[in-house]
Amino acid sequence: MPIHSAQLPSSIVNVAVAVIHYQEQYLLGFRNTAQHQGNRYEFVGGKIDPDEAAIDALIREVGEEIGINISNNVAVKLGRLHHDYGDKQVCLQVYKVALTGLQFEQHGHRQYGLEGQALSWVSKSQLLAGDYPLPAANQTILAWLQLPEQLIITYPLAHFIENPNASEAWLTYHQQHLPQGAWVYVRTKANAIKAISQQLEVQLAKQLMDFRPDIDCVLPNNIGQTLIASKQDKHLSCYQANQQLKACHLTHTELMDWFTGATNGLECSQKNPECLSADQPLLISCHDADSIHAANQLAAARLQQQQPPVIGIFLSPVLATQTHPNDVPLGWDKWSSLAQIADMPVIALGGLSPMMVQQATQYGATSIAGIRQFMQS
Ligand SMILES: Nc1nc2c([nH]c(=O)n2[C@H]2C[C@H](O)[C@@H](COP(=O)(O)OP(=O)(O)OP(=O)(O)O)O2)c(=O)[nH]1
Repeated sequence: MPIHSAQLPSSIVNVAVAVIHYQEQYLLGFRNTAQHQGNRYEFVGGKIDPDEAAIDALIREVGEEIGINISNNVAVKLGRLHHDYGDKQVCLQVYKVALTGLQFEQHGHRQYGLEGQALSWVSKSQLLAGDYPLPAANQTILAWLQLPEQLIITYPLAHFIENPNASEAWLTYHQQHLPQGAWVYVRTKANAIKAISQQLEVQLAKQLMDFRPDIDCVLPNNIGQTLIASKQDKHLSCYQANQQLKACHLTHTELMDWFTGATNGLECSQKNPECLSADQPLLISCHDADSIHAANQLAAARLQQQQPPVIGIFLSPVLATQTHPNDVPLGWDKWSSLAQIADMPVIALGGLSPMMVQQATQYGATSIAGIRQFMQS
């Protein structure tokens, strides 16, 4: 069972884990029977020596185990997680490493690693489908890997307010302009328009999911919870509720309310965990170090309670945006140093275009997101 960082005993084993891939093929080793968590597949990795940086351990372990020098590859931190196996407690520091074509050509055919362990290249879909049994702690890593490289956020309803029927215009626009198969954070911000009820927000999300069964959705926490509760609703099949809804979203304010709420008597607080979806993974918006620490705490609490994990945070704004002209952008350097303290994948947001995905990766982003520049013309 995963444990909270405050309760970590000193005997915890720190492990650097490399999720090595070439395009959609992922490398797995096989742990032999004698090893802890033996007879299971694993990502390449091993113990971090005392006083060794996690990234140095990663490079060393990959070199020792499979003979690939990744010191010039970009290693994007996916996250950090604690897990108690009962007989051993581990803290996994997980990085995603994309091999170059040349590296894959040189090493991709090898069936055994330098320590005699069997190696397999498996497709991402097989890996995520659970076709290869991994240690229990790796379930969270698989959930992190579900996040796509790009996410798209819907325009708020207010964007269509000049229109005689704003909700219809919102729906028609997104029906036509969301890219095929996209992960979409469906955000209407309807509560900003007083006359519009939460019921309409739920209705719009349902209708969009109905019209576009190809898209995967992230819904605001309250909307997602309402939808799950109304799974029997004839307007939304169980299939859609289960398959299309990938995560519930918490705003920065909701996160901080949850974090500080216990002292302020708020309904959604750490003392009232039911206020957050216990059925769905979470995606959280953060803008600063305090909120990232709160997100880390929430992620640890959910692991401890064996609830679906926090699969990522949106960290914004990277650059100036048209939609939030008064917000001071973080800039890439500040953004990057904040991203390092997150215990989960970090999605770059704010003033970005899909062309900037490689640049974002260099600064530590696992994914990028946006509105206008991510829509299809
Ligand atoms: N390498 C690796 N270890 C993992 C993964 N998931 C997971 O829970 N672990 C755990 C299993 C082990 O307890 C620990 C890895 O340490 P290790 O690979 O150095 O362990 P080991 O048993 O081979 O080490 P040793 O004591 O024989 O030196 O982390 C994973 O995906 N890759």
